[in-house]
Amino acid sequence: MLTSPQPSIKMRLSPIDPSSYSNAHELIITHIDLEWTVNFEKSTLSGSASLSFKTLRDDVEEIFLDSSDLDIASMAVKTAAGEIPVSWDVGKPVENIGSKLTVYLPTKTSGEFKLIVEYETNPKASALQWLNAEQTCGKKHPYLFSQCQAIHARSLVPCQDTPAVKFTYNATLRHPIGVTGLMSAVKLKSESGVSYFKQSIPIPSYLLAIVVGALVEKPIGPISSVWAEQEQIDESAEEFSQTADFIAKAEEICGPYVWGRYDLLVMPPSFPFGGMENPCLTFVTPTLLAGDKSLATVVAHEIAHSWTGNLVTNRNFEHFWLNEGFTVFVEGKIVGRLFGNASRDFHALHGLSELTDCIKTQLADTPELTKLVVDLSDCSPDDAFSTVPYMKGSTFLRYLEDLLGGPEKFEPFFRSYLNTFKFKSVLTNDFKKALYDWFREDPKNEEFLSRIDWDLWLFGTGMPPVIPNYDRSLLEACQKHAKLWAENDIETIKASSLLSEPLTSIQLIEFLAQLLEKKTIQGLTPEKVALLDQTYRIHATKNAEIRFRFVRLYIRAKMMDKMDEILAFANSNFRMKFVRPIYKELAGWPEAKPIAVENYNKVKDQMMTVCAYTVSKDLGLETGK
Ligand SMILES: CC/C=C\C/C=C\C[C@@H](O)/C=C/C=C/C=C\[C@@H](O)CCCC(=O)O
Ligand SMILES: [Zn+2]
Repeated sequence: MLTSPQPSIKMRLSPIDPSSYSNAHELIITHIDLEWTVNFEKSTLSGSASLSFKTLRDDVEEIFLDSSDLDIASMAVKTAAGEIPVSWDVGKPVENIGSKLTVYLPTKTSGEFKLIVEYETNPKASALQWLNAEQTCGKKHPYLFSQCQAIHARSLVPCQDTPAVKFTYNATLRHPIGVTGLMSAVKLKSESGVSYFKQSIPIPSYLLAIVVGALVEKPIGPISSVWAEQEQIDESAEEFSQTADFIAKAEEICGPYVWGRYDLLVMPPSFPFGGMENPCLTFVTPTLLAGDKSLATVVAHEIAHSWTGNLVTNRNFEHFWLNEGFTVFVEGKIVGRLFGNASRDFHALHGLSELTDCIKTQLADTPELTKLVVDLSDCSPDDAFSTVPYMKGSTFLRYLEDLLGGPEKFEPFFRSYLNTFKFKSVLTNDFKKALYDWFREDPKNEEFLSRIDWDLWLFGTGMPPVIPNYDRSLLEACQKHAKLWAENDIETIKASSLLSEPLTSIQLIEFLAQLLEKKTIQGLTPEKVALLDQTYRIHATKNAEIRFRFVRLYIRAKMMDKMDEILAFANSNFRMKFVRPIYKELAGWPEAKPIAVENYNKVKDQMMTVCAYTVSKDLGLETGK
């Protein structure tokens, strides 16, 4: 029976992970066999999960699992001696955390056994998005997709929903004939509405993923296909044609790729993130389809996760920077190897602009969330999520690399760190110790190591304490354009020779970011905004990063007559990176706030739960979906 949600977590739920109830210090899941039937009429997955456990101590009597809104029909323990039904108890749900599921083992148990759970997910399962046929491009078949990171796997399957635990999985998926089912695994075969999958590398629960829809496939590399609805397949294959090159460079940096396949899936626009590194099948937002590959570095990022995150995994989400900071660092190296160091450093500087914006706006009232290592005892990962672990984390690694002798010295260490901790879950101290163990081999490094202020980097608030000496050549033009538009009137701008120097798409994004960062923009009238639009042909661009920043300029200029355009962009996709700042800024404009709230109420059911929830907070509303 479910009772009303509690306001917050209040305390650390388990000794190893503040966001999980699991007693993973006593026993761990090593493998899961899933048998799922996809019920589009009911918006549920039903079937069974057989969890293989290994105890870490003798005489375990209870299993604590994570669950969220699951309808459990039966549970049984299976050992060599046979199958015995067991009793269980579902605790009071905590908002954003779910319920503690206690399983009472029939006897004190040691060693290996299976727990077989027959159950059905809730139609509102937070990990799942159910779209009806009308909401898809093809409009013929319904569509289902998942997003489990950080702690939504518990709404799909009762599990130890902590990245401290890794398991392999097999799945049998029954779905309507005529649609394709894919998972974060290698597909073994598919016949008349049944698809079989195997993930033979241990993964944390947040990397479980499923999609079912009218999907087609186009090969884009030796181990890669792109999957999308028919209407988007050709442009997707073209946009992501660099995938094989990204993988080759990532292997040079990190070591061999171990996951077998690297496929891409272009998601419906309600996918809440830019990309999600589901193993064997990265999910990407369609907002990357800019038409000129200018946003494809997100794919390089997701590929980098094949090592940083998916092989070496943060032990809990307080150390999320070990996933994301490391991944941005590798992403930068891929960019550097393919497009040169000036591009790599421009990419890093753009990341710092995004970080500045995030710290000033999204995190203005919660400075503790600007720390690299955060305290999630009383905060759900979805509430803590920001660009801080990405950008502050990657800046820290670049600082360490520069300090310790540059890529030539740092990359061998980096590869060794990945090799040592592959298939494991780590804390920041594991990285710190590995770094000291490696670099202390040479006594000359001692002085450099002693300069690292770990406390300041890990627990200091705000921007990174040191900004590396980046190549700023590609940034300069963006800064000059931003200064021109911020400090001059229309006539002076029109006469400026600067306008004859073209900006690339990514420079245009950064120029708009720089402009938005200015405290004052001289005479920000509709005429000036229109001139900017005309000058950079913004109305003609498909690039969502450009449109996003231009829409924010409309808000900054308080252009009520552009509200339809603002909302059209906010309704065209529900990627949180874009919609959250837009709603937050509309909420701070008194005349616009009621319009934003009305629009939100109209579209919130089309958003994933995590998006509806966070946007409702950005709007200052009480509850989400
Ligand atoms: C310090 C932060 C603590 C915990 C956060 C952990 C997970 C947060 C959860 O909300 C899930 C995040 C999933 C992210 C997936 C992809 C991102 O890389 C996308 C970044 C934003 C974007 O490009 O749209
Ligand atoms: Zn990432």
